[in-house]
Amino acid sequence: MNVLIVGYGKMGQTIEKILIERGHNVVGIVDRNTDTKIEDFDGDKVDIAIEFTQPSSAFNNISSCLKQGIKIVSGTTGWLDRRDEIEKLCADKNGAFFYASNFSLGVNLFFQLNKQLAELMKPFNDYGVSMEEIHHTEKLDEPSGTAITLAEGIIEKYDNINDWYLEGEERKNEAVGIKALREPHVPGTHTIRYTSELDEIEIKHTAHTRTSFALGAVVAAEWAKDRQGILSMDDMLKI
Ligand SMILES: NC(=O)C1=CN([C@@H]2O[C@H](COP(=O)(O)OP(=O)(O)OC[C@H]3O[C@@H](n4cnc5c(N)ncnc54)[C@H](O)[C@@H]3O)[C@@H](O)[C@H]2O)C=CC1
Ligand SMILES: O=C(O)C1=N[C@H](C(=O)O)C[C@H](O)C1
Repeated sequence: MNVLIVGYGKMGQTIEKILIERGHNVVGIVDRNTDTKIEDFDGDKVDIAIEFTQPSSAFNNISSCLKQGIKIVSGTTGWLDRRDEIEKLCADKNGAFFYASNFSLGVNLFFQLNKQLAELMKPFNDYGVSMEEIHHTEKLDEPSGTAITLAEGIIEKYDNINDWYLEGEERKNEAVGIKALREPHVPGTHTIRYTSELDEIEIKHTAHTRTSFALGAVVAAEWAKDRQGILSMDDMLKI
Protein backbone atom coordinates (compact mmCIF):
# COMPACT_ATOMS: atom_id res chain seq x y z
CA MET A 1 0.00 0.00 0.00
CA ASN A 2 1.05 3.61 -0.60
CA VAL A 3 1.41 5.42 2.71
CA LEU A 4 1.92 9.07 3.61
CA ILE A 5 3.71 9.50 6.95
CA VAL A 6 2.65 12.65 8.81
CA GLY A 7 5.01 13.36 11.72
CA TYR A 8 8.55 11.99 11.50
CA GLY A 9 9.49 11.85 15.17
CA LYS A 10 9.92 8.77 17.36
CA MET A 11 6.73 7.13 16.09
CA GLY A 12 6.93 8.25 12.45
CA GLN A 13 10.46 6.83 12.10
CA THR A 14 9.52 3.50 13.73
CA ILE A 15 6.45 3.28 11.49
CA GLU A 16 8.57 3.89 8.38
CA LYS A 17 10.82 0.91 9.27
CA ILE A 18 7.83 -1.37 9.81
CA LEU A 19 6.15 -0.22 6.58
CA ILE A 20 9.30 -1.06 4.61
CA GLU A 21 9.72 -4.44 6.37
CA ARG A 22 6.11 -5.30 5.43
CA GLY A 23 6.67 -4.38 1.76
CA HIS A 24 4.75 -1.08 1.70
CA ASN A 25 5.64 2.07 -0.23
CA VAL A 26 6.20 5.35 1.63
CA VAL A 27 4.95 7.99 -0.86
CA GLY A 28 5.89 10.96 1.30
CA ILE A 29 6.92 12.21 4.71
CA VAL A 30 5.43 15.40 6.13
CA ASP A 31 6.92 16.97 9.24
CA ARG A 32 7.02 20.49 10.64
CA ASN A 33 10.41 21.09 9.06
CA THR A 34 9.89 19.42 5.66
CA ASP A 35 8.98 21.38 2.50
CA THR A 36 6.38 18.69 1.70
CA LYS A 37 2.81 19.41 2.81
CA ILE A 38 -0.30 17.24 3.05
CA GLU A 39 -1.84 19.44 0.32
CA ASP A 40 0.81 18.11 -2.13
CA PHE A 41 -0.90 14.68 -2.04
CA ASP A 42 -4.36 13.41 -2.86
CA GLY A 43 -6.45 10.29 -2.30
CA ASP A 44 -5.73 8.94 -5.82
CA LYS A 45 -2.05 8.44 -5.06
CA VAL A 46 -2.15 7.71 -1.34
CA ASP A 47 -3.95 4.67 0.07
CA ILE A 48 -3.75 6.02 3.62
CA ALA A 49 -1.86 8.47 5.85
CA ILE A 50 -0.47 7.61 9.29
CA GLU A 51 -0.34 10.63 11.60
CA PHE A 52 1.66 10.84 14.86
CA THR A 53 2.53 14.48 15.58
CA GLN A 54 1.62 16.55 18.63
CA PRO A 55 -1.58 17.68 20.38
CA SER A 56 -1.61 21.17 18.80
CA SER A 57 -1.10 19.84 15.23
CA ALA A 58 -3.28 16.76 14.96
CA PHE A 59 -6.63 18.44 14.25
CA ASN A 60 -5.29 20.41 11.25
CA ASN A 61 -3.37 17.43 9.89
CA ILE A 62 -6.35 15.10 10.10
CA SER A 63 -8.66 17.74 8.57
CA SER A 64 -6.21 18.33 5.71
CA CYS A 65 -6.00 14.61 4.92
CA LEU A 66 -9.78 14.19 4.90
CA LYS A 67 -10.19 17.30 2.71
CA GLN A 68 -7.61 15.87 0.27
CA GLY A 69 -9.58 12.59 0.11
CA ILE A 70 -6.87 10.73 2.04
CA LYS A 71 -7.91 8.07 4.55
CA ILE A 72 -6.13 8.49 7.86
CA VAL A 73 -4.92 6.55 10.88
CA SER A 74 -4.02 8.85 13.78
CA GLY A 75 -2.53 8.07 17.17
CA THR A 76 -1.75 11.59 18.34
CA THR A 77 -3.06 12.21 21.85
CA GLY A 78 -4.25 15.33 23.65
CA TRP A 79 -6.56 16.89 21.01
CA LEU A 80 -9.79 14.87 21.38
CA ASP A 81 -11.92 17.83 22.50
CA ARG A 82 -12.30 18.37 18.69
CA ARG A 83 -12.98 14.73 17.80
CA ASP A 84 -16.67 15.41 16.94
CA GLU A 85 -15.64 17.97 14.29
CA ILE A 86 -13.31 15.43 12.69
CA GLU A 87 -15.99 12.73 12.73
CA LYS A 88 -18.43 15.11 11.00
CA LEU A 89 -15.82 16.05 8.38
CA CYS A 90 -15.08 12.36 7.81
CA ALA A 91 -18.79 11.70 7.20
CA ASP A 92 -19.13 14.75 4.90
CA LYS A 93 -16.15 13.61 2.81
CA ASN A 94 -17.04 9.88 2.85
CA GLY A 95 -13.58 9.37 4.28
CA ALA A 96 -12.02 6.94 6.71
CA PHE A 97 -10.69 7.97 10.13
CA PHE A 98 -9.10 5.37 12.41
CA TYR A 99 -8.17 6.67 15.86
CA ALA A 100 -6.69 4.86 18.86
CA SER A 101 -5.16 6.34 21.99
CA ASN A 102 -2.97 3.23 21.94
CA PHE A 103 -2.38 0.93 18.96
CA SER A 104 -0.61 -1.90 20.79
CA LEU A 105 -2.38 -5.25 20.94
CA GLY A 106 -1.36 -5.66 24.60
CA VAL A 107 -2.91 -2.37 25.68
CA ASN A 108 -6.12 -3.12 23.80
CA LEU A 109 -6.39 -6.44 25.66
CA PHE A 110 -5.61 -4.50 28.86
CA PHE A 111 -8.50 -2.10 28.05
CA GLN A 112 -10.83 -5.11 28.11
CA LEU A 113 -9.28 -6.48 31.32
CA ASN A 114 -9.73 -3.04 32.93
CA LYS A 115 -13.47 -3.06 32.13
CA GLN A 116 -13.89 -6.62 33.38
CA LEU A 117 -12.11 -5.77 36.64
CA ALA A 118 -14.23 -2.61 37.09
CA GLU A 119 -17.38 -4.71 36.60
CA LEU A 120 -16.14 -7.14 39.28
CA MET A 121 -15.12 -4.41 41.77
CA LYS A 122 -18.04 -2.00 41.54
CA PRO A 123 -20.25 -3.63 44.25
CA PHE A 124 -17.36 -3.50 46.78
CA ASN A 125 -17.38 0.03 48.16
CA ASP A 126 -14.42 -0.59 50.50
CA TYR A 127 -12.10 -0.31 47.48
CA GLY A 128 -11.16 3.02 45.94
CA VAL A 129 -9.83 3.04 42.37
CA SER A 130 -6.81 5.06 41.20
CA MET A 131 -4.44 5.09 38.26
CA GLU A 132 -0.79 5.84 37.53
CA GLU A 133 0.89 6.36 34.17
CA ILE A 134 4.63 6.72 33.52
CA HIS A 135 6.09 8.06 30.25
CA HIS A 136 9.33 9.51 28.90
CA THR A 137 10.15 13.13 29.70
CA GLU A 138 9.50 14.45 26.15
CA LYS A 139 5.80 13.65 26.34
CA LEU A 140 3.79 16.88 25.88
CA ASP A 141 0.39 15.83 27.24
CA GLU A 142 -0.76 14.52 30.61
CA PRO A 143 -2.47 12.33 31.51
CA SER A 144 -1.72 10.02 28.61
CA GLY A 145 -4.43 9.25 26.07
CA THR A 146 -4.25 5.63 27.21
CA ALA A 147 -4.91 6.64 30.84
CA ILE A 148 -7.97 8.63 29.71
CA THR A 149 -9.30 5.61 27.77
CA LEU A 150 -8.74 3.44 30.86
CA ALA A 151 -10.59 5.98 33.03
CA GLU A 152 -13.46 5.99 30.52
CA GLY A 153 -13.62 2.19 30.81
CA ILE A 154 -14.05 2.49 34.60
CA ILE A 155 -16.60 5.33 34.28
CA GLU A 156 -18.62 3.15 31.87
CA LYS A 157 -18.97 0.46 34.56
CA TYR A 158 -19.45 2.46 37.80
CA ASP A 159 -22.71 4.37 38.52
CA ASN A 160 -20.99 6.65 41.05
CA ILE A 161 -17.81 7.50 39.10
CA ASN A 162 -18.37 9.94 36.27
CA ASP A 163 -15.10 11.78 35.67
CA TRP A 164 -11.32 11.70 36.09
CA TYR A 165 -8.82 14.27 37.37
CA LEU A 166 -5.07 14.67 37.21
CA GLU A 167 -3.42 14.35 40.63
CA GLY A 168 -1.83 17.68 41.54
CA GLU A 169 -4.72 19.55 39.93
CA GLU A 170 -8.12 20.16 41.49
CA ARG A 171 -9.46 17.00 43.09
CA LYS A 172 -12.94 15.95 41.94
CA ASN A 173 -15.45 13.84 43.81
CA GLU A 174 -16.81 10.69 42.19
CA ALA A 175 -13.81 10.68 39.86
CA VAL A 176 -10.72 8.55 39.18
CA GLY A 177 -7.47 10.24 40.21
CA ILE A 178 -4.66 9.80 37.66
CA LYS A 179 -1.04 10.30 38.68
CA ALA A 180 1.22 11.16 35.67
CA LEU A 181 4.95 10.56 36.17
CA ARG A 182 7.69 11.46 33.67
CA GLU A 183 10.97 9.50 33.67
CA PRO A 184 13.67 9.22 30.98
CA HIS A 185 13.08 6.73 28.11
CA VAL A 186 9.92 5.05 29.46
CA PRO A 187 7.75 4.01 26.44
CA GLY A 188 4.56 3.77 28.53
CA THR A 189 3.44 2.07 31.77
CA HIS A 190 -0.14 2.10 33.08
CA THR A 191 -1.27 0.77 36.47
CA ILE A 192 -4.78 0.57 37.93
CA ARG A 193 -5.15 0.01 41.67
CA TYR A 194 -8.13 -0.88 43.81
CA THR A 195 -7.16 -0.08 47.39
CA SER A 196 -8.96 -0.85 50.65
CA GLU A 197 -7.66 -0.43 54.19
CA LEU A 198 -6.83 -4.14 54.23
CA ASP A 199 -5.29 -4.83 50.84
CA GLU A 200 -4.75 -3.79 47.22
CA ILE A 201 -5.47 -5.29 43.79
CA GLU A 202 -3.33 -3.99 40.90
CA ILE A 203 -3.24 -4.53 37.16
CA LYS A 204 -0.39 -3.15 35.08
CA HIS A 205 0.65 -2.90 31.42
CA THR A 206 4.29 -2.16 30.62
CA ALA A 207 5.36 -1.37 27.04
CA HIS A 208 8.95 -2.57 26.52
CA THR A 209 9.32 -0.70 23.22
CA ARG A 210 7.45 1.66 20.84
CA THR A 211 7.42 -1.10 18.20
CA SER A 212 4.14 -2.43 19.58
CA PHE A 213 2.43 0.95 18.99
CA ALA A 214 3.96 1.37 15.53
CA LEU A 215 3.17 -2.17 14.38
CA GLY A 216 -0.42 -1.72 15.58
CA ALA A 217 -0.73 1.52 13.58
CA VAL A 218 0.59 -0.16 10.41
CA VAL A 219 -1.77 -3.14 10.83
CA ALA A 220 -4.60 -0.64 11.38
CA ALA A 221 -3.67 1.13 8.12
CA GLU A 222 -3.61 -2.19 6.23
CA TRP A 223 -7.09 -2.94 7.60
CA ALA A 224 -8.53 0.58 7.11
CA LYS A 225 -7.33 1.27 3.57
CA ASP A 226 -10.31 -0.55 2.02
CA ARG A 227 -12.87 0.73 4.54
CA GLN A 228 -14.85 3.92 5.17
CA GLY A 229 -16.17 5.72 8.25
CA ILE A 230 -15.05 5.95 11.85
CA LEU A 231 -12.84 2.96 12.62
CA SER A 232 -11.43 1.65 15.90
CA MET A 233 -9.26 -1.04 17.43
CA ASP A 234 -12.37 -2.73 18.88
CA ASP A 235 -13.79 -3.05 15.32
CA MET A 236 -10.52 -4.33 13.94
CA LEU A 237 -9.72 -6.79 16.74
CA LYS A 238 -13.41 -7.77 17.17
CA ILE A 239 -13.14 -7.40 20.96
N1 LIG B 1 -1.75 5.99 19.88
C1 LIG B 1 -0.59 5.40 20.14
O1 LIG B 1 -0.46 4.15 20.12
C2 LIG B 1 0.59 6.24 20.45
C3 LIG B 1 0.46 7.59 20.46
N2 LIG B 1 1.55 8.39 20.62
C4 LIG B 1 1.31 9.82 20.48
O2 LIG B 1 1.77 10.21 19.19
C5 LIG B 1 2.26 11.54 19.22
C6 LIG B 1 3.67 11.57 18.66
O3 LIG B 1 4.53 10.83 19.48
P1 LIG B 1 6.11 10.76 19.16
O4 LIG B 1 6.36 10.32 17.77
O5 LIG B 1 6.69 10.00 20.30
O6 LIG B 1 6.49 12.31 19.29
P2 LIG B 1 7.78 13.05 18.70
O7 LIG B 1 7.84 14.36 19.41
O8 LIG B 1 8.96 12.16 18.73
O9 LIG B 1 7.39 13.33 17.17
C7 LIG B 1 6.39 14.20 16.76
C8 LIG B 1 6.78 14.71 15.37
O10 LIG B 1 5.67 15.45 14.87
C9 LIG B 1 6.21 16.57 14.18
N3 LIG B 1 5.20 17.60 14.02
C10 LIG B 1 4.74 18.48 14.92
N4 LIG B 1 3.81 19.28 14.36
C11 LIG B 1 3.67 18.86 13.08
C12 LIG B 1 2.86 19.26 12.00
N5 LIG B 1 2.01 20.29 12.11
N6 LIG B 1 2.96 18.61 10.82
C13 LIG B 1 3.83 17.59 10.68
N7 LIG B 1 4.63 17.15 11.68
C14 LIG B 1 4.54 17.79 12.85
C15 LIG B 1 7.41 17.01 15.02
O11 LIG B 1 8.29 17.83 14.29
C16 LIG B 1 7.99 15.65 15.39
O12 LIG B 1 8.93 15.22 14.43
C17 LIG B 1 2.09 12.00 20.67
O13 LIG B 1 0.85 12.66 20.81
C18 LIG B 1 2.03 10.69 21.45
O14 LIG B 1 1.31 10.81 22.65
C19 LIG B 1 2.80 7.90 20.80
C20 LIG B 1 2.98 6.56 20.83
C21 LIG B 1 1.90 5.61 20.66
O1 LIG C 1 3.60 9.80 24.09
C1 LIG C 1 3.81 8.56 24.10
O2 LIG C 1 4.95 8.10 24.02
C2 LIG C 1 2.66 7.66 24.17
N1 LIG C 1 1.47 8.17 24.03
C3 LIG C 1 0.25 7.47 24.02
C4 LIG C 1 -0.63 7.92 25.16
O3 LIG C 1 -0.66 9.13 25.44
O4 LIG C 1 -1.33 7.10 25.75
C5 LIG C 1 0.41 5.98 23.92
C6 LIG C 1 1.62 5.40 24.60
O5 LIG C 1 1.36 5.30 25.96
C7 LIG C 1 2.87 6.19 24.32
